[in-house]
Amino acid sequence: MKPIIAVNYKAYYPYSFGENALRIARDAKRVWEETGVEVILAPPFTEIYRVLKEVEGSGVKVFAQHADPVEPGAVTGYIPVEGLKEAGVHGVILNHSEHRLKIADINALIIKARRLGLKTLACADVPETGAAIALLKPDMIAVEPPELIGTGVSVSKAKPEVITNSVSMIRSVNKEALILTGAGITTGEDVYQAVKLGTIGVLVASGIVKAKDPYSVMKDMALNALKAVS
Ligand SMILES: O=C[C@H](O)COP(=O)(O)O
Repeated sequence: MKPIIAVNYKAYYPYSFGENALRIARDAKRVWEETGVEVILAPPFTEIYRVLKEVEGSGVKVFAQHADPVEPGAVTGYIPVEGLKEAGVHGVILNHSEHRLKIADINALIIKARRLGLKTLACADVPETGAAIALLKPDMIAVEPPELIGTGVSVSKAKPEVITNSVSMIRSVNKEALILTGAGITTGEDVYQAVKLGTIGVLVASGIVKAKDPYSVMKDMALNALKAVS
C-alpha cells in the first residue's frame, strides 16, 4: 500500500495563502510525480479553487480542513459538505484538534461525505478517541497528541506509545481505516518511525508549510515513508 503524506496548511500567514499556497501545491505535485507517494493537501477554504487548478491532472488530492454539521440554506459563514463537493475537493478533514466536533456530528458528516463521494480524514487526540471514531468508519484516522502540535517535537520520538496504542485500539474495531499520526513531525526520520510503528503515513502542518523549502522536506518525508513500507 502507498504511504500517505497529508499536508494541513492551517492558516499560517503568509505561508498558507496566495502564491505560497500555490508553491506548496507545485512542490506536492513534483513529489507525487517523483515518488508515487499519496499526497493530500488541505489548504484554507479560500485557496481550494486555485490549489485544485494547480494540481489538476496529477495524483495529488485536495481536502477541505473542516466541514460544518449543517444543511445547506440560511447558515451564514458555515460550510456544508455539499458546498465542498461543488468546490471539487476529494475529501475533508473532520474533528481536527483546532476545530473539534461532537461525536454525533462527526458521524453525520462521515455518512453525508460518503453519500456525496468524498473521503474523510477524522482526527483524534488520543488512542481511545481514535478507536471511538474508528467505529464511525471514516476512510482515514489521524491520532495527534494536541500538546505536541506545532512544537517540532514529533509524536514518533516523544510519544511512540501513542502511535502503537492507536494502531492496536483502532484495529480492534476497524480493520480498514487508514491510520495516520501527526504532531510535531518535521523530518523524514519522524515519518520513517511513524510508519515503522504501524501507520500508513502522517498528517503534517508547520514542518512543511513554514519550511524554507517545502519541496525538500516533503520529498525527504516521502522517501522515508517508502523506505519504511518496503
Ligand atoms: O494537522 C496537522 C497537525 O495539527 C500537526 O501540526 P504540526 O505538524 O504543525 O505539528
